Amino acid sequence: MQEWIIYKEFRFEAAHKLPHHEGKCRRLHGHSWVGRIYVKGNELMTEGSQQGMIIDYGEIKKYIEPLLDQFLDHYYLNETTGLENPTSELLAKWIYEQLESAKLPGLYAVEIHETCTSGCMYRKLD
Ligand SMILES: Nc1nc2c(c(=O)[nH]1)N=C([C@H](O)[C@H](O)COP(=O)(O)OP(=O)(O)OP(=O)(O)O)CN2
Ligand SMILES: [Zn+2]
Repeated sequence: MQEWIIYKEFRFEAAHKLPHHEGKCRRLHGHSWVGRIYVKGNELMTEGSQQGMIIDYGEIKKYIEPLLDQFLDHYYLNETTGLENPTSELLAKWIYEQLESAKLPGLYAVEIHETCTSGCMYRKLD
């Protein structure tokens, strides 16, 4: 057996607050978020424009762009995602489920970095 795991990175600016947090994060604040979509595959394409690939990075980008445009980039995440408490954990799960609903082939995990030093990865176990 063999497998490849590839990723496509995305970035967005957004505001949020964590209303249950005891510290500064309960206040409205913003981050330059960095995320990664991980896609897994056991075989590479053998013909066509994606020969030698799991999936073209550009194809993965097509799945995240509508989410960036409609919910993530320059938005207030508590409002646009419907998450009352948009922690990194819940936001990573929210993005994963959106990509899953859009049927991104081979979706493996979503990673979100809230700051340079903090982030999380979400994936579903088999
Ligand atoms: N498990 C989680 N913990 C925290 C989350 C979260 O989503 N999941 N979020 C926050 C805050 O939103 C905060 O913006 C980020 O926290 P933190 O990394 O503590 O930010 P700092 O700028 O203080 O980072 P330092 O590198 O320590 O200066 C809090 N916790
Ligand atoms: Zn924050």
